[in-house]
Amino acid sequence: MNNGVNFNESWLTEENFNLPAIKKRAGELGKRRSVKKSYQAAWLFRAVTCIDLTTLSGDDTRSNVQRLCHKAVRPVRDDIVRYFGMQTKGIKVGAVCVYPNRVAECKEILKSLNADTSIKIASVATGFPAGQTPLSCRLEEIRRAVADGATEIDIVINRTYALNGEWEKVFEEVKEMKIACGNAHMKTILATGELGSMTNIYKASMTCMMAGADFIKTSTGKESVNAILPVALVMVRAIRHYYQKTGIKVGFKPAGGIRTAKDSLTWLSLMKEELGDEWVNNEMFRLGASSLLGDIERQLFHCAYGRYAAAHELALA
Ligand SMILES: O=C[C@H](O)COP(=O)(O)O
Repeated sequence: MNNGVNFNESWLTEENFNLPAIKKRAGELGKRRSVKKSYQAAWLFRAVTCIDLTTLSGDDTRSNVQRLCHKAVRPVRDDIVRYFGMQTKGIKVGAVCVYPNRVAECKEILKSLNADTSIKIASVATGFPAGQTPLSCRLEEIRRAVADGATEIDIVINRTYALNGEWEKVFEEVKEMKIACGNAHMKTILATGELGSMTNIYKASMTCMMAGADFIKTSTGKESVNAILPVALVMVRAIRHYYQKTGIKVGFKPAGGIRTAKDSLTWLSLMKEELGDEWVNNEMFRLGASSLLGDIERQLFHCAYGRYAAAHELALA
């Protein structure tokens, strides 16, 4: 857990960004030849355990939350898990991620499935996705989600303050949100697609970590540009700098538009190459995604059986 540090404006201004170099590096990551065969399956299973399995829709009901929880507990078909000898590894997703109104039923459903507590219940809060409600309402939303059973809270930062360059105000709000989270882990969503520049993305990352973010997260999934690699490179660089300054490890969560197994491998390799093996697990890395798991399960089926599954063979995907 990151308890944060005092606001230090000088930490925001130490970095310069060479945009062409960042884009070149991001391009290399995306085009890399992917790992093959059993190594690929192992990495895909790792990706599964890092997923925040998400539903964030206006038409969410108990029935799709129920389905989400079933998938969270048993994300990959048993025969595929057995084929790779993973049946004793307890393969589950990292968390389910829902709106605050759905937290209580998530808790109840996971309990009814005898899910162990390693599946976290994450809830977006603070006027997600825009954050345009009074601070008192945003803080109350966090407290209620935690009271209902959320063990992780994904907050959104105040983009108005960020775009005005009022970083200390961003810091103060996020700090209050951290207090409202209590023992729940706090992920801070930067909504990078709305921040305007790499410099702002770096400053927002650093400000949130100083204020106590346990994870920094790219996007809500509702912006027009969501999780992209160049932005991720800037954010993980901020994580590395914060670690060098404080000795505190903060996690990273790309979210929004991550749909394919190949994407998930690219994100994992970014973590491994930029931050090292200690960041390639679900304590330090999550993939926020509503429709990624199906493609990973399809690829694992292919790794196991050498053909793609017919739709009826992965009915819950
Ligand atoms: O936090 C997670 C995102 O809202 C998921 O976005 P997605 O639906 O594009 O996967």
